[in-house]
Amino acid sequence: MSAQPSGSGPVPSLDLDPFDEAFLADPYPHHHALRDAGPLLWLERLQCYAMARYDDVSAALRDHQRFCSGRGVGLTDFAREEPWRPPSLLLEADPPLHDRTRTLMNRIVSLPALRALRPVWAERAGELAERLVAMRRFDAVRDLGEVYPMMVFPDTIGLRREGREHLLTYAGTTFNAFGPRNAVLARSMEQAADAIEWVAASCKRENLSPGGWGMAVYEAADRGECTPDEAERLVRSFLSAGVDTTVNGLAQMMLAFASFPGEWTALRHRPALLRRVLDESLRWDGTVQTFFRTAACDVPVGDMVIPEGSKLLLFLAAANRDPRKWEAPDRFDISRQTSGHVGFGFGIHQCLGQMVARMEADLMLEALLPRIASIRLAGPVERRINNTLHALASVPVEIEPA
Ligand SMILES: O=C(O)c1ccc(-n2ccnc2)cc1
Repeated sequence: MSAQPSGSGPVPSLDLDPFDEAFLADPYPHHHALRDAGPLLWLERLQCYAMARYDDVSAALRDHQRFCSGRGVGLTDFAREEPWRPPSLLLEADPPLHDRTRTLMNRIVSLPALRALRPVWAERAGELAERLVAMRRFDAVRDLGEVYPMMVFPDTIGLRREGREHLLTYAGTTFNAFGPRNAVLARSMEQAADAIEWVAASCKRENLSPGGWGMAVYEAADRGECTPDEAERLVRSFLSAGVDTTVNGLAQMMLAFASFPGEWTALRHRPALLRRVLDESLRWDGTVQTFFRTAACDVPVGDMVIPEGSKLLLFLAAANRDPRKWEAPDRFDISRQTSGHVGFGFGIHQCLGQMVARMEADLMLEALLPRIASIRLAGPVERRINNTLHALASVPVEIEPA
């Protein structure tokens, strides 16, 4: 466990538990105390360090050598405890291994690959938009967030058809596992046992269709760019990373518009702003709220020192609302300059799937915008508690057709 090192100036210690279910349900009021306590904090309950200000969080994300990922990006230090699953060769890897696997995956999740998918993804978005507008009232989670990604992503990976519903159950477990071994994690693991099994089997070569991104990883293995075992784990990364993020990212984006109806009107007047909407939505309320790093050496922060082996919790969502960086940070404003936000991370681990997420959001917005004059909340928002994600269970909305 990390302890206050000798030779370090005093580190402000806070008693709050950021994985407490009330905190997870509504983290933003707590972020003020985290940011105002200073550039570096000690969380007594978790026995780890923390950063919540934009400048410190973005600098730590960029500093992959001193703040490494290979010892896990959750509370568990892989140098001290067994991971719950073989570590990710992307998210939980450092250079040089990470360079090889990230290069391999970048070649698959490439702009030309996305351009080739756009017409089919656009057609699906149009079909769904027609249905949603005809409904007048729908749930941005159950009828949109949990539907559109499932219309396009499993086919893109080349997954077998039967059992795909397991992807939604499995999705949250990876993100819960980054937190402490609390009740949230225990519940999630219990509910996901079958889904974990289905996902593991689905990553095997014999269960992947030719032409999909999953098979493309095995073809990279055939070319010697990775081993077959690494290929299986890299395919698992697609399934761990590519579902709950977009499910909640799309639903959160609709919640943002329902919470700030004037922004939908603004978008209808200036459709060119469409390509920034997802980024502003993720800045305003990040799907991924936090990540850990591990100090690979003693790291000075001002007159304080983070001792080697310490876990550091980075509050991405707090950084994205830091008034030291953002004007009126609590406002969802689609005309805002969002560049630099850390909703997709920063540095070498910046989100591999960000163009996938942006394309899903852009295509849904392009399909909905001409058909909908206004959106408003039509009932209470229900959250789905997760150790890492600010996830949603229900966002009832009512639309006025254009
Ligand atoms: O390789 C994996 O298992 C994995 C990789 C990335 C994510 N991720 C985190 C935030 N957006 C995506 C989750 C899991």
